[in-house]
Amino acid sequence: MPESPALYPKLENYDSGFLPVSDIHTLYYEQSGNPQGKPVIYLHGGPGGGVSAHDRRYFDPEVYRIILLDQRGAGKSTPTACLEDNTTWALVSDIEKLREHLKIEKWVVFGGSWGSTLSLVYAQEHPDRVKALILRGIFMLRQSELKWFYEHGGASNIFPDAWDEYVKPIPENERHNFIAAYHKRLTGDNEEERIKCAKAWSTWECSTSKLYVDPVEVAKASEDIWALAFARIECHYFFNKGFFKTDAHILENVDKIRHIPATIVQGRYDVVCPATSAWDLHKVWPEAKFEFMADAGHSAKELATTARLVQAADEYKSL
Ligand SMILES: CNCC(=O)c1nnc(C(C)(C)C)o1
Repeated sequence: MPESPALYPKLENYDSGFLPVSDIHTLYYEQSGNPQGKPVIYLHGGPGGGVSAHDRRYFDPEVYRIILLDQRGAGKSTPTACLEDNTTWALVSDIEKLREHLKIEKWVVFGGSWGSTLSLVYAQEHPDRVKALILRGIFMLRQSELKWFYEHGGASNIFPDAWDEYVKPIPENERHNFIAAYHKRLTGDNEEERIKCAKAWSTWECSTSKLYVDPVEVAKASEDIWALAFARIECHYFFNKGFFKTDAHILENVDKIRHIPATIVQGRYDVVCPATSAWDLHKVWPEAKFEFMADAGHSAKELATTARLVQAADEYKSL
């Protein structure tokens, strides 16, 4: 797959560390770019997806102090794939703990998919700590969004071939509620069953995230450790409805962030987090810059999406 020419060059981190945030969880974070630069935090998707060196490259390293964080149970954070004390609200608290640990007053917040969910919730809880928001592939964890992608009748109509693989681990009599059926197995005692289901769940998502299936992305879903963290943590959050009290929590609290500079970038043909969520957010938040990318699916690695995300980060250099 061609790499976007818009990305800044590959770079190494100049710092990394592990931050204990509870009796159970310790989080991996790293810093790259300019140590005296303008702070930006990158919030990965999933939840459970983890960060990679690629994620440093949306930001001008001369200007930005780039901070990547593996959320609870994801990536290098420990314990891997741990669901205990792993909730949206704990992650919001972790981001604040990391900000204080790094002695940062305010930062740009960047997130796609679940990362957009967490970015929005963090900003609504701590608006005074957010200089700007850069959001991609809007996901607000509403029941309609989960139904579209994880139950039959939505994305299954666009990728019927991949869907047939996704349903295989689940017996016919449980296929009326895939999230519950997968949750039972992903949190069960049978390790072989856990790994089989983790790979099927992760392959479904990785096979549908780009207009042209990216074999590198799909291959990730066959790595036991990554697949288990991604599938277990995602399914845990979805089974618990994002730990929100109401289905439209983010939309109901948008007034808390309407003053914050923001850019929303949405793939027109995003099958994982369809455009309707981004459009719903745009209609209640007209102040945020909004753009559909005509030739893009869900992934931030779609060429047009990457270019627009880098452009947004460049635009916020002056803040
Ligand atoms: C609703 N979950 C989608 C999500 O947040 C996500 N993060 N990474 C991915 C891929 C690995 C499939 C690109 O999806």
